Amino acid sequence: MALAAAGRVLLQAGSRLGRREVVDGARRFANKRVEVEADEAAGIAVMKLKNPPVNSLSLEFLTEFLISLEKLENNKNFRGVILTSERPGVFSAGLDLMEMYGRNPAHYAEYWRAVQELWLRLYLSNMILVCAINGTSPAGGCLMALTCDHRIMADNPKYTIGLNESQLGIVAPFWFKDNFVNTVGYRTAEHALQLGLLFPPAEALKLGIVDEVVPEDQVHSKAQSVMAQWMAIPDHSRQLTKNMMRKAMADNLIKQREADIQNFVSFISRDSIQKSLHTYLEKLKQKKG
Ligand SMILES: CCCC/C=C\CC(=O)SCCNC(=O)CCNC(=O)[C@H](O)C(C)(C)COP(=O)(O)OP(=O)(O)OC[C@H]1O[C@@H](n2cnc3c(N)ncnc32)[C@H](O)[C@@H]1OP(=O)(O)O
Repeated sequence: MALAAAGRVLLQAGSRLGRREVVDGARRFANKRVEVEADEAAGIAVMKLKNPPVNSLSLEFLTEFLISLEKLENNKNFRGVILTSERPGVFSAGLDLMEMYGRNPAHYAEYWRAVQELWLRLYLSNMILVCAINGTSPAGGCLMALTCDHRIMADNPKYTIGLNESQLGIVAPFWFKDNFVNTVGYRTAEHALQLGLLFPPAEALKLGIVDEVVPEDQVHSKAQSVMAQWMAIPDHSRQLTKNMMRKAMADNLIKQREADIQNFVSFISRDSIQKSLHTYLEKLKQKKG
């Protein structure tokens, strides 16, 4: 219920967004920050994250992404989605630090609800989600990938993936941790989360963070062929199996959703945490200069 209600709010918020065109028989609809190439006949859509410069998960991005996803979910012809970045090199820089720094408690609460919604919608999606990770993917970017049914990463040692929150002086919430533990196992997760490790593709593959590593120019074609394999499985049995595997973990967040928001707001509002974020943002700036 709570999930549906929050989704409706987001849908209303974005009802004025969006443009459509038809290209090569595939429908393309786009808002500012998400581009969707939707091939209704094939039942597959490619969702490209397009929030320059680094695809950070800002509140506006989250709103637009959720609206696009909901459009696909509501059209029963779509069975699979490939998630990728419009900007090769960066899949997503994770949560938008500017949404968590120097804002007021009401803003933090609104932002966190949208982050929860993103995770719940992706994690519980009935569609097949294949992630084509064509760039670096720290923290919230990694979480998005972890919600998918299959992850393919470009074989470029410059790209990394992982949950690096502790390096920023913040803590991955329990549902990030649960999703990670269920993917890589307890010991690997404990080690990687405490150190805030980011892994290049070969190591990410070894640990099971991603399922395949392929040459950079083959990420998209590989995603298409993996999708074809998954689509050969009857939807009802795949969906029931997915739900059986995932429902308990999602329910755990749903039942603690308001408390999780309050925890986030009080944690992120602390002076010490704001200071850590400030230091990290300064480091990012210095790296440039
Ligand atoms: C209780 C709290 C729980 C929170 C849970 C989850 C937390 C997160 O997801 S926190 C986000 C963690 N993300 C990161 O640590 C990534 C930080 N960014 C980078 O390492 C690099 O930007 C990246 C490797 C992704 C890309 O490198 P470049 O292509 O070289 O770009 P720049 O570093 O020059 O960045 C360009 C521009 O973008 C700003 N930026 C980068 N990341 C973010 C972000 N996550 N949020 C907001 N803004 C971000 C960066 O500061 C630059 O800004 P300008 O200096 O104004 O150009």
